[in-house]
Amino acid sequence: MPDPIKWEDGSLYLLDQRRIPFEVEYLKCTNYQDVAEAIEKMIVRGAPAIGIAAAYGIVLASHGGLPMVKEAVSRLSKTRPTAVNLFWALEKMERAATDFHDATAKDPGLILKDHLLEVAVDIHEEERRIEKLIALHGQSIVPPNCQVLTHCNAGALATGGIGTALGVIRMAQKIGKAIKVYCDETRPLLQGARLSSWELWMDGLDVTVICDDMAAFLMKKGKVDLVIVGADRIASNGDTANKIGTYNLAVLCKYHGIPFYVAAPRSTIDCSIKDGEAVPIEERDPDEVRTVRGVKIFLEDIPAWNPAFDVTPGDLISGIITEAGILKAPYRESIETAMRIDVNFEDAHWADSYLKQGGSEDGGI
Ligand SMILES: CSC[C@@H](O)[C@@H](O)C(=O)COP(=O)(O)O
Repeated sequence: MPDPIKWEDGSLYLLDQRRIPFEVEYLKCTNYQDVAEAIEKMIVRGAPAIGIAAAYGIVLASHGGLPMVKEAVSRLSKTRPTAVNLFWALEKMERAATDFHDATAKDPGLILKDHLLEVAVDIHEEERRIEKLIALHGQSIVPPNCQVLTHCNAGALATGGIGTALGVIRMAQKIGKAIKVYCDETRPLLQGARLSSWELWMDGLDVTVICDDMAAFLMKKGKVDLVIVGADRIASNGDTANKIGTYNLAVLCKYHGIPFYVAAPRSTIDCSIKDGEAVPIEERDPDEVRTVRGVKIFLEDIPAWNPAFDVTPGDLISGIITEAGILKAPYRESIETAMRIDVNFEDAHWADSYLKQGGSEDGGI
């Protein structure tokens, strides 16, 4: 599985996710403007991955000292509004640069760069460890024989680790559960059909792609025991913004009595907002709806609407799987408690041993 984000010889390399699965190509970013454009064009995408890429983008601005770091933070924070991980990572990087600047009294250049690179690598490495814990915690909700439906791509491509929702699924397979995965295609940009199915297929999972409008019938046929999705921003009451179409699935799950889980790191939780109404929902170019992989499917003169995310109310969510455990309703309380927990990363070693079983050196990821 190619790494979606690589730092090599002072440059950032981003796997161009628009071309996956047909071409595997990297874009080289040498300045923060390149990174900002890559996030906007969704060359890199997925909430944690956007945050990690932005952190490296700040490293690329460090040669200009604190003023350029601030300029980069401002530019990168205007790229995509919904995933809170972006703002979380930028805040961390800006604070690191400011503290460093205060401590070394105006000493820009290489040394600041080394310091910021360490912070960005830490963000990246910590995300990997967090996802292993999410995968372990998630096992308690995956039955031994499980037909699971997922939406969009909350996998390795979206995170730089093993993935959140797909991390739980991968781990289930590694510990010997019989897993059958359905991926919603996820119009308009087809992250489910192009990215999730590719990742899981390469890992040897039993995976089937369905069109978004087939989910209800699949559930009615008894072919879905569980739905797991990722998240872009979770409000303090558990309302969850994720890829457009997630809300549809949650409503369908309620009707069919199927558990609906969200898997996400705590960096996706935005305690500053009381509910989902406050989540800024990105609206993208209507041409993404008018076309499929560049081919027009209806007349340009006809209007199209393209909200990239929707919000699933917390009361439709069976649980939120985080590195601090599975949070249950009432979410205000469970989220508040989870945010205070000091997580023991030693447990991530258990995940390593499972992930290595039957896989390659890196656990098949
Ligand atoms: C672990 S990634 C979680 C979410 O970011 C993912 O489900 C999603 O909605 C991605 O949207 P995208 O528009 O492809 O960046």
